[in-house]
Amino acid sequence: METEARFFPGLEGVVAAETKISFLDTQQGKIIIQGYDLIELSKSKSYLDMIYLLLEERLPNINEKELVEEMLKGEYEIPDELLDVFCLLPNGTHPMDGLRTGISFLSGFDKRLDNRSLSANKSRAYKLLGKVPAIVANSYRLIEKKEPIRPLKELSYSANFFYMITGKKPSSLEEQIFDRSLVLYSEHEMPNSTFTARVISSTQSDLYGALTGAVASLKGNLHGGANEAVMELLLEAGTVDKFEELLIAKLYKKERIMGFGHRVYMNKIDPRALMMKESLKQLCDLQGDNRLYRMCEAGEELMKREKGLYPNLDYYAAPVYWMLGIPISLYTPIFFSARTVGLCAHVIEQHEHNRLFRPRVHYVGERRF
Ligand SMILES: CC(=O)SCCNC(=O)CCNC(=O)[C@H](O)C(C)(C)COP(=O)(O)OP(=O)(O)OC[C@H]1O[C@@H](n2cnc3c(N)ncnc32)[C@H](O)[C@@H]1OP(=O)(O)O
Ligand SMILES: O=C([O-])CC(=O)C(=O)O
Repeated sequence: METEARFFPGLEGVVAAETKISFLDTQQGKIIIQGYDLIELSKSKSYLDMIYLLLEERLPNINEKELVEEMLKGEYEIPDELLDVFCLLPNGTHPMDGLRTGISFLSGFDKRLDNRSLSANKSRAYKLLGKVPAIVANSYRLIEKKEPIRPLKELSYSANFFYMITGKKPSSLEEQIFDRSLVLYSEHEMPNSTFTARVISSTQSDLYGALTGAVASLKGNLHGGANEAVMELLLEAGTVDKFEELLIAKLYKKERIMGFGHRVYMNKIDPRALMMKESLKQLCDLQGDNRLYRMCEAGEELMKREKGLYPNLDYYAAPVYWMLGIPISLYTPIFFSARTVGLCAHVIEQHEHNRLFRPRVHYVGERRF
């Protein structure tokens, strides 16, 4: 009889790829991106720097950064046919499904789809990064039967993204905080969505297909969908006391609390969450209303005390997006948009050093022979 390899449920602890892109160094408490500490990057670099770093494998100088921004601006518009498709989506379609449809639809406009060379893949990554804000904003708007919105090229990449999803130009603090959230979400080693994208690209399938699969993965509330669920929970409670009551009741019923826990840093705080917590404090202080901050802190304390669980990035990104006036159903699409660059980097790396993913199973069925 064939001997079976060991089975690790959920592939916990299994190393699935060799990569130069990123690594969660849990011993040092660092998220390493292309050799840099993500938290340090988020203090001094912008999302445009992250795009360059993840696609070109080094930080840009000022000229290179300007060139990339110009290139992205040249790709801001999406085809009219795609706007027509968004109009056909039934009312109530989740914007993540609109985004999934949008990315999938773009493949038909790529005349070099079979070309998986490094330069062809990089060029489609930049194109996609240029278009993602318009796909997110306009799929949302057209599903809601609102008029489409056009990009404002005089704004920075992040400010334009913010403008397209809120209809308002951000203040410089709002732009800085939104941009920081994109930096923090940009790349995170091998989460389910990245694994999905790499598995799909390992069949030599294309970037659009890999990212379409990744959107579906990220939508689930054990992954990116958690940020929307966190905000619903905070709103349902409304006060510190009710939030604590709600969390206790859910724990009693053995329900999972969204925004807490993480496969890799289960017993420690996600360092990215601390950065967003700081941004939440800034926004609350500015608006003279600390209710959300106090609720989040109380929830954090309660979960540490009751379950030994700590917040992940989604827990603090959600109230930050709320304070920035962003519609809740766009929180996960924003996470995906920020992650687009990390995903593209992984698809490129997979295509450059490919071996088909094809694991085995631990068979627990019968043998009827
Ligand atoms: C940016 C991101 O995408 S981060 C992830 C966002 N997702 C969430 O916030 C959803 C809530 N969190 C969770 O469901 C989990 O912590 C996950 C899915 C992120 C990681 O889960 P896993 O690594 O598979 O751990 P697993 O599900 O085995 O949990 C281990 C134990 O901790 C408990 N646990 C883990 N997270 C939570 C939580 N958020 N609330 C309550 N209990 C939890 C589980 O119930 C389980 O308890 P048990 O051993 O008594 O059954
Ligand atoms: O790493 C994970 O499993 C999930 C996560 O935090 C992310 O994708 O940012």
